[in-house]
Amino acid sequence: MLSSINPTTTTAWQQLAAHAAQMKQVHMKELFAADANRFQQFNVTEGAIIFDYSKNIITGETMQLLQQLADECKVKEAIEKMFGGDVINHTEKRAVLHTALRNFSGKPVLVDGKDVMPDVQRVLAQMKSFCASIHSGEWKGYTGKKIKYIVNIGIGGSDLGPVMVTEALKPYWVEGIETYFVSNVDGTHIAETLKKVTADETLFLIASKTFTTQETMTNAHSARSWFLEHAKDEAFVAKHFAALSTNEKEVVKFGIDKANMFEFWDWVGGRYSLWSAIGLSIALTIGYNNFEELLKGAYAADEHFKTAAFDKNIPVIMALLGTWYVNFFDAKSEAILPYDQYLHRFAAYFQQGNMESNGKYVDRSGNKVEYSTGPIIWGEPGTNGQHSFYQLIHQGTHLIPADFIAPAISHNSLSDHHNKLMSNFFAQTEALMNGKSKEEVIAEGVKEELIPYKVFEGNRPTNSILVKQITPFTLGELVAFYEHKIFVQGVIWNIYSFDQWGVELGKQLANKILPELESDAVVTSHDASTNALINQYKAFRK
Ligand SMILES: O=P(O)(O)OC[C@H]1O[C@H](O)[C@H](O)[C@@H](O)[C@@H]1O
Repeated sequence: MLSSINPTTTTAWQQLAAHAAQMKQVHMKELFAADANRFQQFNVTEGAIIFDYSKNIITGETMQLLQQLADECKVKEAIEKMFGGDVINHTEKRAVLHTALRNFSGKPVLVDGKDVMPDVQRVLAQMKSFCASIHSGEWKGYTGKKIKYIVNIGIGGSDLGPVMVTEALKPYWVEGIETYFVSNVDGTHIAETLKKVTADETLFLIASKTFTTQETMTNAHSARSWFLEHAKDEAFVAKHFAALSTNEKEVVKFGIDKANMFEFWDWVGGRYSLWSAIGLSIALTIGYNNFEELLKGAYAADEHFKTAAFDKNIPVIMALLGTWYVNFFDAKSEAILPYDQYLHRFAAYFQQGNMESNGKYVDRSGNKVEYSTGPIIWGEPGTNGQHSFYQLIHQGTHLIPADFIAPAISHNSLSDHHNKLMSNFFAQTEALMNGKSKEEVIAEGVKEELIPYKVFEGNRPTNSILVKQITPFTLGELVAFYEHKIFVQGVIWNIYSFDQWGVELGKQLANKILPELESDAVVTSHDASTNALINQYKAFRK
């Protein structure tokens, strides 16, 4: 269990508040001018990843106070508790051990005194041999053909991670395999997907930790009916459906053979589950060895997170910088801006990662917090964002700390595309930091009345994450860094990052409304707005 410490009661918080008042008078441009070694002081290089955080509104004192905050909030102890299998997901009474899924140390990981590693390794071996039989063609569909299409049916954590990773690693796709993801209960999603595949060459992966999620079960039943329309024989389901779940009872009830179930456990949170059996779609798409590389990258990040001192610890620094802006500069959001088209779902993935983990107002003592917690996460790949929302980042009234992520080596070395892309990557953080002064605008000969519009204040904070190349290993590291950032922030904000009670109310009400939509009776059980909307909906459909 994690202790409950209100961060605002720490000495560091009080000092940071006073320090922030001073730092609001400082421009980063002056900090760079005053210190030629600023980059050296504020970057961490870990393998093929450079994390440059020098373009932040910070000094050595800021970082030292933020680290003190982490100490006073017992971040070190919390890290040990998480890796040690402590029940830190208190409201669900669960350990939080996605790190065990990528534990290559050879050391045991205990939950309730039992080593979970043999089970982890057993499922990994099952995934490996399954991938081999699908890829070799040994596993045949009901007409004797090889599996060509993988359709993963899942939502939230059972969808976003595999989608993000398979997109990010498209250059590694196994030849002859095409993968699709169906998540939305909107029938359009499955209907459009089924147009692209053939029943006798498709493997459906029903991915659901609970195996009760309405959207997933509805899509799974529709996929099954569609499959049987073609295959005509229930016996063929076994060759075309597999389940990725913690809930064996529900899997069997659905009609999936136990032999086709890939298990994981309640100590794997949905939004941290891409490393588990939920990653089967990834392994089938990029090959098991590449999936293992992804795990190894995450393991390297875990080791870094566990062992690096806080002033050299990438996830800890990311977390502290985020906290600095949320709590002392009133930043409401953070942008994740990958300069890599393959990373186009990276921000969407971490919307769930961050916002479902830290979008909470009740602290670990059950009280309402009186400070801000998790920010709104958003982002799109550069340079598309530049032609869309960067105006607001440069000249808007909100402070938006942004992470810029880019690979030095592209998987597609087309003429000068990559240098053009990267010139934008470098230019944007420089522009956001320096801005453009009135004097500079005047020197450009700009007409008097346009001068205010052409001035950029600058002083907009960014992190630059420059990696050599997006490989399975590097991606694994990157994702794990962000996961640990979220964890550290949750510890500091004194909230429970691994539950998600806030998603329940809407589900409950939807279950109540569904039968009302199916009956002819006029609905009167809600407020005036909801009643009117439901009744009009029914009228439209008559
Ligand atoms: O994997 P499942 O049990 O189907 O859950 C899928 C998703 O739905 C829930 O509503 C949770 O908010 C998510 O954290 C979860 O990832």
